[in-house]
Amino acid sequence: MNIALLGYGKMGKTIEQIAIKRGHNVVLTIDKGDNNYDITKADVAIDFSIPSVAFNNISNCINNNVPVISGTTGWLENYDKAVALCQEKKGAFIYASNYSLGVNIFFELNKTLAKMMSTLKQYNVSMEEIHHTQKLDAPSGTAISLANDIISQHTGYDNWKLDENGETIIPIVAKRIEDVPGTHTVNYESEVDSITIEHVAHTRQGFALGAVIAAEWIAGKTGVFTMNDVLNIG
Ligand SMILES: NC(=O)C1=CN([C@@H]2O[C@H](COP(=O)(O)OP(=O)(O)OC[C@H]3O[C@@H](n4cnc5c(N)ncnc54)[C@H](OP(=O)(O)O)[C@@H]3O)[C@@H](O)[C@H]2O)C=CC1
Ligand SMILES: O=C(O)C1=N[C@H](C(=O)O)C[C@H](O)C1
Repeated sequence: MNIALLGYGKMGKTIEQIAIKRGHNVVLTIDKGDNNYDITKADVAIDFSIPSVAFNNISNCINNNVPVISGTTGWLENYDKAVALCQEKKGAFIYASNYSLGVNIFFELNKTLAKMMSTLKQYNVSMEEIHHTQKLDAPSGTAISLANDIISQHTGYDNWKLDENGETIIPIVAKRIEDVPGTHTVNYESEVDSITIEHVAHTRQGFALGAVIAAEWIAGKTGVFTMNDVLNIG
């Protein structure tokens, strides 16, 4: 496949290595200031850019009939608009806050645990995410997905907040430590014990491999999909 990389930073470069190893060609690499490019050279585009440009990148692909995979976080206020555009143009689009297989299994574990904990009101949930110091958004997209999944399964919570507690609020702490690829922890605390589940990414390879697998999967399809469709889980 001919792949366009929209965002050629830490993730773009890791994806390039994996895509080439899997036999694909990287025909475009786009960064800040690269405005006049022909996206139709690509069979599929993979967007790992920055929050303020992700929606434009995605729209440009959909408007030009190029399937697009986005992993950029922090732009979700425009997600519904991207879905509507994709449906109108009969395009193909996947957004995932986290493309790694491990995190997608962790998402399922988190939902199952939240459902079980819903009847045990003596436990209070809290979350922590740790990322490298260059990260632009907080909390992470993955932390937001985990919190929304808890809310969907647990009757005791209806909102999440960064650094804020409250009866029905899931508090999220975001830490920034040099070189950490991504750690997510969900903790249930009672007076007598704690239950903690955690995913630790050791490198960016897992995110990148998942994004390339999603790009391979979407070829020839039409619609708005999630990683659950790609991995056939959930
Ligand atoms: N879903 C997932 O599995 C994962 C998601 N992410 C997310 O992916 C995104 C990128 O992460 P990462 O690679 O670490 O970040 P980087 O900052 O390393 O890379 C972002 C790149 O986007 C470039 N960029 C800036 N403006 C544009 C533009 N208009 N069009 C295209 N590219 C542009 C930047 O260029 P310049 O430096 O010149 O400004 C930079 O090279 C983040 O939102 C992060 O949260 C990260 C890992 C996994
Ligand atoms: O910015 C990152 O690095 C990461 N961002 C994603 C997020 O916000 O959840 C995924 C991963 O944790 C790495």
